[in-house]
Amino acid sequence: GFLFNSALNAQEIMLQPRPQDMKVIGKSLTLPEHVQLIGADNADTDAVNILKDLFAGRMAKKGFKVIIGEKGDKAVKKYARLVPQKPEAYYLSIDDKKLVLVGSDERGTFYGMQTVSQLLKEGNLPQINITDYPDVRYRGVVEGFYGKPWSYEDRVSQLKFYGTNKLNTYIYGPKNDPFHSSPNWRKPYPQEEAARMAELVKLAKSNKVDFVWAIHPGQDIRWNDEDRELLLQKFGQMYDLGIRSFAVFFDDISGEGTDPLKQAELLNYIDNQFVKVKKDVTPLVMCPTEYNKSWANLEKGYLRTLGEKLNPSIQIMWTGDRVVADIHRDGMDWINTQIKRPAYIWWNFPVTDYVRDHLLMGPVYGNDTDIAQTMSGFVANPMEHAEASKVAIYGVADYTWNMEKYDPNAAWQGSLKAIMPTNYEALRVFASHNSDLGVNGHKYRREESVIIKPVTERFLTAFQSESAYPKDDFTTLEREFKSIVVASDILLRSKDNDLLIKDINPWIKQFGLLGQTGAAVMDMLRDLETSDKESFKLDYSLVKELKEQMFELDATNNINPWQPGVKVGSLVLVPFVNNLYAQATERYNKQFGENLAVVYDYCPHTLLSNISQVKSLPLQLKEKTVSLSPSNEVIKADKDAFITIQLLKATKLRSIEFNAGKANLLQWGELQFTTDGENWQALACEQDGELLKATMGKESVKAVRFLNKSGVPQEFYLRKFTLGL
Ligand SMILES: CCCCCN1[C@H](CO)[C@@H](O)[C@@H](O)[C@@H]1CC(=O)NC
Repeated sequence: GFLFNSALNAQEIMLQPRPQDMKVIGKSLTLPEHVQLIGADNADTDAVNILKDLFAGRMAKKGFKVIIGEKGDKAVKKYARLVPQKPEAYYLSIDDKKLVLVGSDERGTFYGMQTVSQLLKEGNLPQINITDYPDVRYRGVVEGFYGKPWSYEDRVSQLKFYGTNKLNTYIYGPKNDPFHSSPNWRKPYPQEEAARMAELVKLAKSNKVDFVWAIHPGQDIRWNDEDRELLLQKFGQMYDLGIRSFAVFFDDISGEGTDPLKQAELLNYIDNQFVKVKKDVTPLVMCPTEYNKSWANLEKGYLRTLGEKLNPSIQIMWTGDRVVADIHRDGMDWINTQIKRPAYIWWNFPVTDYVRDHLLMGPVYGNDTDIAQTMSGFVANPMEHAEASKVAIYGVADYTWNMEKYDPNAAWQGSLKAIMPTNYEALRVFASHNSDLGVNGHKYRREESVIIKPVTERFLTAFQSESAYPKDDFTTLEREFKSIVVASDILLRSKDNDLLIKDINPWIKQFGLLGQTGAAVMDMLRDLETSDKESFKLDYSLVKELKEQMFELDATNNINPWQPGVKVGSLVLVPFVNNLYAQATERYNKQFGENLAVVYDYCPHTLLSNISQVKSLPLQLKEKTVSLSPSNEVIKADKDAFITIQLLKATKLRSIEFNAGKANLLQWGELQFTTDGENWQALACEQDGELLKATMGKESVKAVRFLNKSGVPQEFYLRKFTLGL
């Protein structure tokens, strides 16, 4: 007999992803002493393994019946009609006599077992009927970013995470893997790497994940038989390692490889001569060169050509209206018409290879929730920080399984617990203040510090208007900064997830410093209130010291040529702390007739440009330099195009450097400076390779600009634009 517990009701049962249909049918049960398995020998092995783990030590010839199998298995014959006729669906019923789990296929049974694992809490199971299936066919991750590819350990952890959260797709396509991209896509993996890949493929299989191996040949492929055969050979080698799913990426390339007719011919050839011949290979996936609407050239008809020529079974990837964009109904209708099939979404979030100094650990939000039928797949391009990316990946798992019922905040909270089961509150404090990208070339932004943001704005306004600031706001802010210090210390010592803490360690340390800095600024305000000059000066110098420590940590960690450094709380907390620090110092100087330096941290200099690709790039202020962060893309500069760095005030410069990736730069461009912001004069430069170095005069410079004075459009790369202060 069972000890019946209090009846749970449906909303108390928090399952993620949320099932399509769930009904509680009685009070919850304690786990039965003896369980009799029926159908286990025919049911999906991976599902049965989970079952045996869950009921370890309770197996018996007689007892509570657990009936498991796929549609068609004898053991579950009388329940088969209750399973939806869809891939990866399952029917689960638990009452006081039996547990019945029927999958429409092996994956369905496996996913049903994931749900049973979630339902089993402190030795109790609810009495419940669940009918469930995924909204989106292909769901998961494309490891498709520039930068350091994930490690083997990262990928092992990822594949298990996907199995638990019902994601069925992992596309292997790290841009910087030499055997994925040009020119060595033609070569087999070295023995050791091949062996690791084979292990990952096996692990993927036991977690019901398609391991899709992608090739990126477009930058140097020749449209001839030799390269075509080399590509098929490489696919054959990957097949021999166990790969049963393949993709061909033509993104981020230029030249001959961008020809849509040639691309379609090659892909159809692969489809007919390899995919269709092997019989156990999933539909081919391709990434087009025009992979977002802002790059589509309808006159050239690139997309229409693919839509017309590509075999219907070939999936075509799409990032949305722009390279980095949320996915909306109108955009889906547009692309699906162009390519004559439902697009397979490549969502460029939470990828940070264009904002490498930031972490994106906020909720997944912004995609429409009524578009499941318009897409064949939805995979997220993650950060090079694999564990930290799980926050967004968990959200994508919820979103793609049951789109209508997707709840961004519930998914976000669930992800934090999944990633750090014990210290998830500390992780929540950290993640809530590390979610925006900062200023970036794609102009894609996210909310950050949502709860405290209105308090900071209200408080700063009150403080500036000399009126007394609300006491409870003061307390709220002071608590927030202290909780940041506590959270940082807890995370640094947490044993929940070593991979995560190791990987984002600099950001956690920076976060702790930010908390200390904020708390010290609040102390400065208290000192003003009590007219305690000495304490104010102490707290002022403490803040100055902490900001220098943050500067130093930023300057010595995560160094890379694109966006070096370690940014935290960059949207709300850092500007707030800076502003309040400056205001409080000004208030002190006025109140006591002193002149402590008023210091702002964020970059007080300004970028001006009439080139759209450039004008929203962030200026980086380091100790002694102001520079424009380099960009991967080709910059198209019309005649009279300019890029100007304007300094807060005229300054004698140590150096001016400009690199446009072109040796003939001075034939069409000119580096100029102004002392007054009006009159410009050419800078005498020496050129060494593609790098322009100005010979410095004695003048104090107000601004420096690069100008296209050739009278015709020019193309160049923005490799470097740096002023030495
Ligand atoms: C000029 C755009 C460069 C690349 C754009 N995206 C990502 C964002 O940076 C990057 O990870 C790269 O792999 C990817 C290319 C892409 O979006 N393909 C569909």
